[in-house]
Amino acid sequence: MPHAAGPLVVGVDSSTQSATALVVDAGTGEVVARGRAPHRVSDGPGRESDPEQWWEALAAALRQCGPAARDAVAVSVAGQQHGLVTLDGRGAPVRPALLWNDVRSAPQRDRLLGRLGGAAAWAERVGSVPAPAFTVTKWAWLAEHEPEAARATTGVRLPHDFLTERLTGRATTDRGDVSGTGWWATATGSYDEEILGIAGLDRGLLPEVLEPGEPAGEVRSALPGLPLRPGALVAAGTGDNMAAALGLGLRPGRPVLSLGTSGTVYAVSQQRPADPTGAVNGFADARGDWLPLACTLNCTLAVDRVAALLGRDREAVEAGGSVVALPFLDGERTPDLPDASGLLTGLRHDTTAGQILQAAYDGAVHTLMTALERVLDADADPAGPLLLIGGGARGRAWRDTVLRLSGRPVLVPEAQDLVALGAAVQAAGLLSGEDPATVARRWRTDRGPQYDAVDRDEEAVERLTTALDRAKPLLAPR
Ligand SMILES: Nc1ncnc2c1ncn2[C@@H]1O[C@H](COP(=O)(O)OP(=O)(O)O)[C@@H](O)[C@H]1O
Ligand SMILES: O=C(CO)[C@@H](O)[C@H](O)COP(=O)(O)O
Repeated sequence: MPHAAGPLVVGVDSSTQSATALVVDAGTGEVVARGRAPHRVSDGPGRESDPEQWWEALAAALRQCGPAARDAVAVSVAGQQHGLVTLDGRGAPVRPALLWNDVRSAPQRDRLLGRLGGAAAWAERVGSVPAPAFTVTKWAWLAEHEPEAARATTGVRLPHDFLTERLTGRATTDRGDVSGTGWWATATGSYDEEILGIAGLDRGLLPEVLEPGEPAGEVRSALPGLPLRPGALVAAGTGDNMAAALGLGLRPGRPVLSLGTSGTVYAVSQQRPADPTGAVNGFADARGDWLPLACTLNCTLAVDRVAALLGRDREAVEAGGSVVALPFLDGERTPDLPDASGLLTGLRHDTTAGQILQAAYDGAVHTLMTALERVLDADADPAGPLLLIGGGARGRAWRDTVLRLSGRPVLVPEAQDLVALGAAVQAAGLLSGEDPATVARRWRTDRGPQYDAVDRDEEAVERLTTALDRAKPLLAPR
């Protein structure tokens, strides 16, 4: 282990596919140890994951960090947003968690929209028109399909709340992650009793919402198999996208594109978002500002699936041709087409497999680029670099596609695991009393190669826009 200049902190990313733990020198931002352990997500009609598995993966990732984890004096857990974790009186999951990318609650979402006066009323109140990703729609689905599970539930948590509570013994959440539930009003900064009433959820089942900079508690003693020091400070944690924003020390108006299981585009804003079209989710960030964000369900996994179907390496793309792929294998959230499936159009005799694969990348990136125009507020620099993060940022085909369809320069931070790093930033800020943005900028986490802008491929953008418009009746069967 290198000699550390400052105290050590731990940052955790409990994402859709895995848990990543980093032990970081709070003085310099140097990552002194890293561990990663996978999670399982169900396939079939829904997307579920056992929260006990997240806890085991967290412990396994920490064990991989070796003795450094036990030396850490502060810890923070960031997690995939929106997931519905239902707990019984002993703190055990009543059933597997319903994840953000489970679209079964689309009919419940439609009914909830009507009960509060429509999309615009939701946007004005909670900052977002809830997608079927939002926790409130999942609770409504559970109450309707598994009423006995809903009745057995005495605690409702988000993924990062669940893990943080296991560490501290205290039921807490933060303003960033809670802003993706649908039952926390960004207009008032509090739980919305009317929405809770409509959803049939008792306020007493929910955790306390911590203010930015407030601690969640301390690591409890007697956590067998967990190599963390009892008494280490535990920060509030937050949702994964909010954590990446912390990790980058993101300044308002700087756009981020994250390519992971989900594709997300976002920027910090100082104005509270409320987009009545539903394209932009008006989340709170973890520092007291806002994080307008658009999210797609089909990103790296969908493109990797197309590559596997074609029997090609994910980098084996070919330019040219007129094929268009709308890779909505999981249904889609942006655009709002929960019942959609994948669509291929424009095939010709001379279309190659590499062109079909390139079309899948184009389809995944195009929806994010269209959403980016709505995410950025009037103050944002329209020509500034896009920060490219997430597992896909390591792929050349992803990077080239983003350059070609955005027309912007692209900066790929050298720092990897920006969600876990953002959690570490939060833990370090809690320890020193600094603003997390100051910590991240001291750590210089946004350093990395910048790729020059190329002319936007207007022909491809036009083909995709037209195909999407024409295909909507086919993709929205309800
Ligand atoms: N070298 C690479 N090139 C392209 N894609 C990659 C590379 N390494 C990982 N990925 C993609 O990154 C994805 C995981 O990204 P990640 O941001 O860790 O996801 P999540 O946070 O949703 O669990 C995988 O699905 C894989 O397709
Ligand atoms: O639903 C959203 C954002 O609103 C997703 O971004 C989830 O937070 C999952 O993130 P990853 O596991 O793909 O990082």
